[in-house]
Amino acid sequence: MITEVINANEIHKADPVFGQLSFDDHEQIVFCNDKDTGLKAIIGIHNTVLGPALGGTRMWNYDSEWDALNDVLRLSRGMTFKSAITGLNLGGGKAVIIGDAKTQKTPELMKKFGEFVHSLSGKYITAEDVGMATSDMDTVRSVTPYVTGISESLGGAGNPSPITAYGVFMGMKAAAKYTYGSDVLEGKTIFVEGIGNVGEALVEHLTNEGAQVFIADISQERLEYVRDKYGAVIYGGNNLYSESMDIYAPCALGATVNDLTVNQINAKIIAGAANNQLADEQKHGRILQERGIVYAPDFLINAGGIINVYAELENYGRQEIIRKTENIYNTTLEILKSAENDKITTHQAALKMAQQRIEARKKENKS
Ligand SMILES: NC(=O)c1ccc[n+]([C@@H]2O[C@H](COP(=O)([O-])OP(=O)(O)OC[C@H]3O[C@@H](n4cnc5c(N)ncnc54)[C@H](O)[C@@H]3O)[C@@H](O)[C@H]2O)c1
Repeated sequence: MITEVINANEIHKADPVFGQLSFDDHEQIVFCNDKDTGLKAIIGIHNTVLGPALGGTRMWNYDSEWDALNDVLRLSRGMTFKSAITGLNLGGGKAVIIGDAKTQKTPELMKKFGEFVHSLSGKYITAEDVGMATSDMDTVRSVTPYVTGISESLGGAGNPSPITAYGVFMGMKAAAKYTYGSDVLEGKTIFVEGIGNVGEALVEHLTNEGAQVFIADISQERLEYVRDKYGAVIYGGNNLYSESMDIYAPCALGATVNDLTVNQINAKIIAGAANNQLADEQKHGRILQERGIVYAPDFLINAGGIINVYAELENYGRQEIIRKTENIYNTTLEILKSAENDKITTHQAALKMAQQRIEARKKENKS
């Protein structure tokens, strides 16, 4: 899963780290290597102005180390803005482990990874991402306290996906309010691409509200399961993007809004859970704006998961998690309106709000 903004061929090989587009002022990058366990990992710490850099660990069989580096840099940068715009006192970080999670992940490898995390003394706090389970975080917890997303029995906040889905639902409703004047999704045609942990929970909210939900996934088993459970319709065509719809919800991989799809997308709104949905933030954000498609920025509306794990650090309960997640509705509306007023893309408006919070804290810290 490469959430690429630049394709690997364009990576500036003469300046492999600091010169990369996705480097974007990272504070620290840690390369972790252990021959005995086969661990090869990269930890990206983008920014710690607001607090420790928190972000999940992804294990993926990358085609190249360049791809892994690009992925971790993109993802950790995204975490900085996600936490900033959500009002959390967290910085942005992320880790990738290079390898096949199904065949190469062992408790020894996870423990070794945990030791590297521990060596950063809390500057980076990990959690789960693609290829990781709660049980892996429990293994990491056996060697370091700098981990979230652990089992409830160990004091963790449990599976973040339902909260992430609820936040996406809130962001989607706000985008509907902005677009149609009402946030009621009943009767709206919504395509959910990717019905994994988050996608399924989103489908449940949408079908409960009476939306007409189409689902797409590479797993036929998942499709049939979600169809039977919630009454969603399995999409049978071969080009989802060109179908006429009210809302497109990308909940699988990143970069599905790209050069190939951006001019085909036939939706009024894009609102989904996937990280880094725009392959090129500036270019594709601008094309969506020109085409009158309302894009609810991914890092804003998929923040439910980080709100959930932040509870483990701050010791707040379920009620506060829900309150913070519901606030995604207000922030989304504010961003969509400010983008319109400032004549900038919604992605730029969201970045601006996040950056303003970071800059304000920097000033406070100096004075
Ligand atoms: N889990 C969270 O709390 C959380 C938080 C923030 C962001 N996200 C992002 O949301 C997305 C979904 O997360 P998840 O936890 O549900 O992951 P998941 O692995 O449970 O689900 C992903 C689903 O997408 C499907 N898929 C993969 N490739 C596809 C393709 N080309 N077309 C259609 N379907 C495809 C998979 O079969 C799977 O069912 C990811 O991009 C993740 O980074 C998740």
